[in-house]
Amino acid sequence: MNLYSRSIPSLQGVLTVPGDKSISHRAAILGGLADGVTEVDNFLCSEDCLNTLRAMEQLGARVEVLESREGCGPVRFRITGVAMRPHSPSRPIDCGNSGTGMRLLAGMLAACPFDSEMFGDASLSSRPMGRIMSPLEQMGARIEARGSKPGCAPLFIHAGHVRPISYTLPMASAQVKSAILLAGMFAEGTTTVIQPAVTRDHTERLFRHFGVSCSVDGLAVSTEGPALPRAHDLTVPADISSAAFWMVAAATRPGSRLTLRQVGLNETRCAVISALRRMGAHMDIVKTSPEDAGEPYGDITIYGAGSLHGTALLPEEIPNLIDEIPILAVAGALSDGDLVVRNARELRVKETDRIATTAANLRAMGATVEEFDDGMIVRGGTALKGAELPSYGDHRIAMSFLVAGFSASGETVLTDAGCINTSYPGFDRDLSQFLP
Ligand SMILES: O=C(O)C1=C[C@@H](OP(=O)(O)O)[C@@H](O)[C@H](O)C1
Ligand SMILES: C=C(OP(=O)(O)O)C(=O)O
Repeated sequence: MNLYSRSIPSLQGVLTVPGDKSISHRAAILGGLADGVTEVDNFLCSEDCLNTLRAMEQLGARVEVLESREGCGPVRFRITGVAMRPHSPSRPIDCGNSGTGMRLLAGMLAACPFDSEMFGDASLSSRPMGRIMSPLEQMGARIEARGSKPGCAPLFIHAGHVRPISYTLPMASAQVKSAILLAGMFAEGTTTVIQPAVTRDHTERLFRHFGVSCSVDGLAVSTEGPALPRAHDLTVPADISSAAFWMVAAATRPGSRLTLRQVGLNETRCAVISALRRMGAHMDIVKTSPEDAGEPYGDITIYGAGSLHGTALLPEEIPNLIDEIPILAVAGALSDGDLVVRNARELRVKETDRIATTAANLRAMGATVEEFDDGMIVRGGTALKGAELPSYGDHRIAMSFLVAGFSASGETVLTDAGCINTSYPGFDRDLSQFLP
């Protein structure tokens, strides 16, 4: 599927982007493991999260659709959990394109008393799994990476029993942290993960929501097992990573005034807001969530005013805006300065090597980009020209460059844009409402 965009004067209106991908994965897993019935509202009905939900079904959870939204799909589910006794799956589990799905499920499966197998698409089969295998093996799990690339999926997980560990993460990864904490729920005693920097804390928040012990001491997160999560309804806020495309779109089109509703404002995910503000973007944020909401959310209004400026992303910000770097790079190219991205080597092991794919598409539109092992410098100040660009099968690359098309001369064509369904079903409809 190809999608098109072109230069537009400004963006006006109100938009509600779909539910948060990270929280939806975790809601499926914890709801599926819990004792009792959990209703999840505004679940992200994207391919990634539906795969995780289907995996939990294969493991014995009962999943019923309570509501579907037009043009999007099922968004409200009732999940009857297995009370920490997952069933042996009758066939290998398909994780599709999702690193989060595979790594988090691996943490849980490593502790289960049956063999299991997980596989994914070509992109997921080339992403590193050693980062979860190593700590899970230290906990006593036995995992084989059977992919053609060493350390890559398919993963074969032997029936196992896990013991608690204290583990220092070699990289700032919420997926690895969460895999260990999920395994820790099955282990007897205290499992601790020490992070090199603050990473998204949705697992910690959902643990508490489901009554699972979780304590945080600086960068160390601990849980006490064995745990029995208690079913508890929840509503997933809109995904700030999806909202980010429209934040940049509005901030870079003078005269825009766009409100994004009920966006997740968890501070471990909000660095895109600070970075855009440093670049000169004007935003009003009204927190609308109750004080005791597990995940804060609110409405963000972005105004397009003049030109954005360059900035350097701060090292500690990187894990908190990692998925927004491709769209921030587009903002950098449209600014009057340089966007400096360093300490972001993790970008090389996402759905694509996002340093390479972002740089290639920016260059194809006429921008200048200097690449480093751990990042890039995107030079602003050159007018972008429309081009035919590949998505490289990466949803964030596809959406970033359709937004770039709003500020480019001529037409921009994104080929192979079907990958957008990985995280943002309905993006094409939202896009078309701004196009002439
Ligand atoms: O835990 C999560 O839900 C995620 C963590 C991040 O990955 P890493 O943990 O590999 O940094 C992020 O890039 C991914 O989109 C979602
Ligand atoms: C990196 C991403 O997801 P995952 O690691 O779950 O594939 C993403 O959504 O940008």
